[in-house]
Amino acid sequence: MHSYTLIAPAKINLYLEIIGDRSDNYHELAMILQSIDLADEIELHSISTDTIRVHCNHPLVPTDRSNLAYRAAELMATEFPNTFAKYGGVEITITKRIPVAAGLAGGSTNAAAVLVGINLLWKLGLTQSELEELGATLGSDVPFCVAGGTAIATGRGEQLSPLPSLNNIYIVLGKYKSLEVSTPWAYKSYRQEYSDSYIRDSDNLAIRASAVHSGEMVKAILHQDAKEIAQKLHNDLEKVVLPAYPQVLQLRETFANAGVLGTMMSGSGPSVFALCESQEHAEEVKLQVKTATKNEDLELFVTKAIAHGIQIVS
Ligand SMILES: C[C@@](CO)(OP(=O)(O)O)[C@H](O)COP(=O)(O)OP(=O)(O)OC[C@H]1O[C@@H](n2ccc(N)nc2=O)[C@H](O)[C@@H]1O
Ligand SMILES: Nc1ncnc2c1ncn2[C@@H]1O[C@H](COP(=O)(O)OP(=O)(O)O)[C@@H](O)[C@H]1O
Repeated sequence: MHSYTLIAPAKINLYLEIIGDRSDNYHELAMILQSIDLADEIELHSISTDTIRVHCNHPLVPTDRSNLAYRAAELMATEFPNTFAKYGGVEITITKRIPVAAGLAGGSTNAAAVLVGINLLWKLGLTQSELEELGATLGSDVPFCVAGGTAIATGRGEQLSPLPSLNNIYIVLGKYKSLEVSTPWAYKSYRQEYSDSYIRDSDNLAIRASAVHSGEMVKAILHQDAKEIAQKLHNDLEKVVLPAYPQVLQLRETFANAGVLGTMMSGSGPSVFALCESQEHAEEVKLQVKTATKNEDLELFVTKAIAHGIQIVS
């Protein structure tokens, strides 16, 4: 095959706890990540010139080297130079459906799809864990995007322990189109304000400390209980993003007033998600929030938890 089409799902953070800072300028985390069925489509084509080309239908997504999908292809070309020379270049076409700079790992999941797709295109035969390892060099969330489903993520987010898949968890997601939050800014602000509470001992100590809190969410996931999961949602980055972006706080309150099971900002924001009792309930909440906000800038999606990461369509 000289071309592949892949589906690259977004993620939400059901749990995000910042445990401490690290010598590499990242933060030690305890997260629980969940893939959702809101997804981009990635097409990969072998081309005869030894170049990497990116096309995207979204005006805010770069198509040069700063695109994470481009960097994923470049990484594969550098790691496997002989194969790159044999197969020639690659053309990547991204159909964006995941809101950009939203805390939904849009760039990371595109990069993950390119790793999975090039592995097939160039017949490299890399395992999922080898692809995850390569992904970690591109960004902390890329390994999870390769694996997908439901997982505990520790370290800087790249160390994964899978959890049982969540079924029938319906979600409404809201994002102001014109609002973007920078991930480095969010972590830096948190560090400036909250580093007094950091654990600075060994990683082991840090992970043990975090388990005290994230364990409750793990239990809720094992029970497959949407209400219990909704009560245990947690995101430390809300502490810095909500005060700086009152629109995000307001959206969270609008969801809460619409009678959802629970609501939380995803990752570094600014998207906010809400857990609902059923698909019908999620549709009702979407309508209610749309009517209450009357804001054309607000994009709303009904989505659900899924059990997989990157999928190969053809
Ligand atoms: C906040 C989260 C939560 O899932 O997601 P998003 O909101 O970006 O989707 C992630 O931690 C983001 O992951 P990702 O976007 O892959 O981060 P990276 O590219 O590795 O890092 C971007 C920047 O975020 C900060 N960073 C990231 C991860 C981490 N554990 N500690 C950090 O301090 C660093 O400043 C880093 O330079
Ligand atoms: N393939 C990509 N898709 C989306 N954004 C990308 C991509 N490559 C690079 N970017 C840049 O990465 C930044 C973060 O976008 P994104 O990955 O969607 O958000 P987040 O890290 O919050 O999940 C954006 O400012 C965007 O310009």
